[in-house]
Amino acid sequence: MKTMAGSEDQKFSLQEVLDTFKLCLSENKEVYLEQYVAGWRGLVKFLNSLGSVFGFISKDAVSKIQILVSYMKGENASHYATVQSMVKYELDNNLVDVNKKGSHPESGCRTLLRLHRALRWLELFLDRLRTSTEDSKTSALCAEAYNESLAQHHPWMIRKAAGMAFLVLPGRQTFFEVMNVGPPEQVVAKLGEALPLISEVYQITEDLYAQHNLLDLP
Ligand SMILES: CCCCCCCC/C=C\CCCCCCCC(=O)N[C@@H](COP(=O)(O)O)[C@H](O)/C=C/CCCCCCCCCCCCC
Repeated sequence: MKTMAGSEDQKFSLQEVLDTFKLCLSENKEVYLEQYVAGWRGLVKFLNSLGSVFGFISKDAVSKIQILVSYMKGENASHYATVQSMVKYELDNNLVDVNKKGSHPESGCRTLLRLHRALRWLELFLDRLRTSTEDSKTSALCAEAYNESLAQHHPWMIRKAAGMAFLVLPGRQTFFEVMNVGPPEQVVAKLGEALPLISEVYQITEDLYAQHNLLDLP
C-alpha cells in the first residue's frame, strides 16, 4: 500500500540512512563511494514519498547518483572505490573540467560536489529538526538550511522552485513519523547520533576538495 512514506520496499528509515553513513568511512578516513551513494538513495526514498512537487529535485539527485554508479561499475571501477581514489584518478588523468565546462562535463568530481553541497543542506536541516519545537515549521527550517548552503550555488529559477516546494512540506509530526524511529524523543536522539556521522563525512570531503581546489568546479 502507498503511504506518505511510500510502499513497503520504498519505505524510508532514518536508521538505514544512519547505517550507510556509518559505513561510509574506512579506517583511514577515506569515504567509500558505494556507501555514500547508498545514503543518498535512502534519502531519495524519503523525497519521493513527498509527492510530485519534489520530482524535479529527486530527478536531479537520481541522475547524479546514476552518473557516479556508472563510474563505479565501469571499466575504471577500481579507481572509484573511495572519494579520495576518484579525485586522484580523475585529476591525474585530466578528467575534470576545472575552470569551465569542456570535454568532461560529468566528471565524478563535479557530480559528487553537487551531492556534497546538498549534504551540507541535510546537515543543517537535520540539526534544525533536532532542536525544533512542536510548533516549528518544517518549511521554514528547510528554507533556512537551504539559504545557508545550496542556495548559494543555485540560479534564481531553481531557488524560486525550491522555495515553492518547501511550502508544501509536511509538518514536523509527520516528518518524525516518517523517520520510522519511534516517539519524538527517540527521533531527536537518533538525529543526534546521525549528525556527527554526516558532519564527519561532509568535513572530510570538504577538506579534500579544498586541498585540490575543487570546491568551485563548473
Ligand atoms: C526525514 C528527514 C530526512 C530528510 C530527508 C531529506 C531527503 C532529501 C533527499 C534528497 C535531497 C536532494 C538533493 C538535491 C541535490 C541537488 C544537487 C544540485 O545542487 N543540483 C543543481 C546543480 O546541478 P548541475 O546543474 O550543476 O548539474 C541542479 O541545478 C538542481 C536541481 C534541483 C533543485 C535542487 C534543490 C535542492 C533543495 C534541497 C532539498 C530539499 C528537499 C526537501 C525535502 C525535505
